[in-house]
Amino acid sequence: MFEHSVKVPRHYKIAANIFKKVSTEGGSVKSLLYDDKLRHFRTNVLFALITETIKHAGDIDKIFENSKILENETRLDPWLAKILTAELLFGKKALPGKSKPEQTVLSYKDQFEKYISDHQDDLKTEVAPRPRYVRINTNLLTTSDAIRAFQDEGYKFIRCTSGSYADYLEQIQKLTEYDFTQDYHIKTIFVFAAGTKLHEHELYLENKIILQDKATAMAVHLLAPPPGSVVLDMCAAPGMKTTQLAAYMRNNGRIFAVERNEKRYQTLSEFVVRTGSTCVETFHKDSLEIKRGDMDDVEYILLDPSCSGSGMDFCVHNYIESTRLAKLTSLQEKFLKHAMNAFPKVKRIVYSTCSLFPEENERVITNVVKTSRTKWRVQDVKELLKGQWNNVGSGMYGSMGARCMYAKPDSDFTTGFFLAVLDRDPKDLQKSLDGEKAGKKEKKYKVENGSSDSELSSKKTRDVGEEVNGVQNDMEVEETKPKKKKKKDKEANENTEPDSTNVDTEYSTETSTKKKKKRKHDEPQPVTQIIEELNELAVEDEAPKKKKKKDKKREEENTESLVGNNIEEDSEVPKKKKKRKKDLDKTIGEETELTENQVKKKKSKKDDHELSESVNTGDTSEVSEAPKKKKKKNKGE
Ligand SMILES: C[S@@+](CC[C@H](N)C(=O)[O-])C[C@H]1O[C@@H](n2cnc3c(N)ncnc32)[C@H](O)[C@@H]1O
Repeated sequence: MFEHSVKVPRHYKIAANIFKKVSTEGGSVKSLLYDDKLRHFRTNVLFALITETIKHAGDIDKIFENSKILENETRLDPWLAKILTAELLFGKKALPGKSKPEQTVLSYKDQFEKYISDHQDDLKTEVAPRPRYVRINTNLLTTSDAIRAFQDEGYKFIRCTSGSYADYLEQIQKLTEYDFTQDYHIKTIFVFAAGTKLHEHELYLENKIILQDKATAMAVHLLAPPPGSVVLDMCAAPGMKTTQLAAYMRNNGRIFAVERNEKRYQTLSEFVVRTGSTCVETFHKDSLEIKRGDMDDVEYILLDPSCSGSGMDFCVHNYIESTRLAKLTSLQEKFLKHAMNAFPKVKRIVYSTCSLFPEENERVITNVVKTSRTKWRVQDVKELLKGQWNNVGSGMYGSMGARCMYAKPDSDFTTGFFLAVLDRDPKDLQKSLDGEKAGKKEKKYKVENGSSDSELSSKKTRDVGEEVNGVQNDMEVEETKPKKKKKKDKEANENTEPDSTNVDTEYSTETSTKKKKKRKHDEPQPVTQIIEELNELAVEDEAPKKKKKKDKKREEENTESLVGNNIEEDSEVPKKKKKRKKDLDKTIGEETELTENQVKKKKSKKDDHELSESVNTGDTSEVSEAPKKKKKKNKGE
């Protein structure tokens, strides 16, 4: 019997609120959990409960539909009911309290269980757990040193990247505890078996390894700014991709990392320092307010705007309120327009979201590219990845969508992610650059010839005004060009640009591939070429010249090719390695008493880890649990 005075345990109420918020408004469970007001709660328990509910949300819907619980119990809050049901059926398998909602859900227990046993085949099979992805922060650690460090701990390095992407995907599913490999596309990303716990690893605490999902890392991989570039990260916090960019460019060049939210800006700034990302300059401001003249040298833009997050946290977002979706997409379009039009030298933009809703993805791309005054080509990502990718966008908003890529939890074993690569039409870029030069020359001419300040400032004001309206008008800039210069430019263009096709809104690359020509300085370097060069460098890292004989032997012992081998057959190896790890632990244990304490500590923190492991949200989550804080926590303990 329930008692009127008994309240629903508070953690169930909070879990229900967060579950509702994530489901209807978007955002990630972790970011809502780390909300200041909730800091005093055991976030690990809440996180487990919410993710468990999300994981089984589809099943719970069916169970509810069948039992008609929500129709019968009109006063029962549906979000709370789902949390309680998840706890009852898939979590602790009990509800401790005597509150009315708990007792109501309990009264349906038999019906629920009967439905489950009758419909086992219909109920959703769980998505395979994702591997643990680790990005090596090559600003602080080479990939070869990282491989050696893990091997020294008893992990076995397995090569499985020489076949196709499909082979690789098959093989990473077979990784067992203490195996690791390099990612197929990004050699500075290592892949460990799902559930590998690295939150307390020394390299993680030292920011030498970053726990970042592979899919999110593809944005930087495909933006591919060569070292020395000027890059703008328009929505930067917590800084996963910013710091990846810095490592990618070998800290050579300039990265402007802009973040509007103050708290997140602080996280970003700290993360940038801790990761040794010295070429990054952080800005606490609204990206949409960056005006022409502020960052004119920007050549590459990473645009990873706020989104519904429907690719994260399993698949909670079966739906989203249409008003919220409309707001999000309108902002996303605004961002993209701004990126395309406010930076005269920009030649490549990567637009990405961790959403699986085409409205935030293919539709944004199609709408903006089609109506943009500057001319852009949506690159075929599958082609850039030489066919070694599975999921592409849909054609529901036009052919551009199919050139974008999706990463999907069930087939790529990553977080859900969308990405589009946009390259500026070289002619359009040249026109913009000429306009810039001419503008500068004219200003200089006017100053030298005593033209009044007000004339100059009125020109400036016009530019700014245009940008505030979201679109910067290149044609007007061109009008300021002296006529003679125009003719000269035309001749120059004719000499340097055989690609004189009639470009429509979306320019054609067909001709540019047919008439293969020497790449001009201002054109973006082909992504594939840059990726190959950088991957070669990463591979070179693996083979340091002064390789000690001992190291070599050890590496041979711990390295095995998976291609053509069935790793399951290698049943002895994990055992051996586990023993090695045990021996290693023993040695450390003999050396210091502290280790024993640490072991206890680890045990007590088990919950914590399981939480972090159960969802790899890639971006925000792993930074918000900043290693710095962890260190502090460790000290406190
Ligand atoms: C999806 S997150 C970015 C994740 C980040 N790229 C990473 O890899 O760690 C979007 C970020 O954009 C920020 N943001 C939203 N609107 C902004 C604006 N107008 N200007 C700058 N930052 C903005 C949000 O506060 C949020 O931190």
